[in-house]
Amino acid sequence: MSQSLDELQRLVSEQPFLTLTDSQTLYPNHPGTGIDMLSVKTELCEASIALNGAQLMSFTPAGGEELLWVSPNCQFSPGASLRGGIPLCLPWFGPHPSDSNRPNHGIARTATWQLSSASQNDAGVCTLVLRFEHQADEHFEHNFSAQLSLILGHVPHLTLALSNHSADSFAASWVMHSYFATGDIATTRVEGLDGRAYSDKVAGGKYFTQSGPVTFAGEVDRVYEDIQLPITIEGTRRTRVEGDNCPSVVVWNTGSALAADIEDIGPNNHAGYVCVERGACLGDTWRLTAGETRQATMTLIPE
Ligand SMILES: O=P(O)(O)OC[C@H]1O[C@H](O)[C@H](O)[C@@H](O)[C@@H]1O
Repeated sequence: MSQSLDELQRLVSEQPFLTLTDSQTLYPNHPGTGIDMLSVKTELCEASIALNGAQLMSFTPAGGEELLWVSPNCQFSPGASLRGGIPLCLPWFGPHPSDSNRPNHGIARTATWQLSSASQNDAGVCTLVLRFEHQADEHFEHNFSAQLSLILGHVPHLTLALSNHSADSFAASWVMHSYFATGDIATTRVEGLDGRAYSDKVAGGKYFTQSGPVTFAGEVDRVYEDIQLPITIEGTRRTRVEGDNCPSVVVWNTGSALAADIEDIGPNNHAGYVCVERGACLGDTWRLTAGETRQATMTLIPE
């Protein structure tokens, strides 16, 4: 059941740090018919969140720089996949495992999530809890819910909980698909994966071994499994990407040729972002038994 505007406005109006706004106000030059957004302003950070997909679109720590990238061609329309910020891909990552007609990256990133609570503690850290409920249908045959807790202080923590509300177990692969702003992809490196095996999606999923940092001379689309240590992005700035219960790491940049072919990226715009995603996919895919809830947290730390 979707949330009424009255209920949303009531929750927002109770919190001085929170405003209900829209994409046309926050992103006036972007295409699209406009969507509802939440805006957070505290003494520790500023952030914006799209209810479409429960997507953290921007996060700036007080006195710091914007951490996330939003494509200048991101299409802000209801039900769109928003190109930037942190889309949530679930309950499957990438193409559906057995039916290519189903949407890439699952059903949650294009759905409208509900704000279920908003609060702020004495230290100024605020928490927004967003929920998505799914009743079994032709797109996904199991009842489940997803809950995202955005804990926004000097750094953002994202805790995702998936609950199986059906009578059978099911496989769920997922990622928090972060688009980081990086000054120039050509000089960006991703550290922490040296010596690890990866599935190279550019080479049809074949496995190779990472040697040194990941660098970006063209299209890069790699999945690393069973990664327990933090990953660091070294670009014009340094950002640590920590995961708790997020064993998979996906590293993605289109490179120049593919960027030009993707309408909501566009020529040369690949240079401004790197995706370093944390989650559980391929061999790390979760199996949720009937009634089970599992959760995972990703934390982004500008250094
Ligand atoms: O274009 P999208 O459906 O948003 O997917 C964008 C990208 O997401 C991930 O990083 C995948 O590994 C890529 O293969 C995919 O191209």
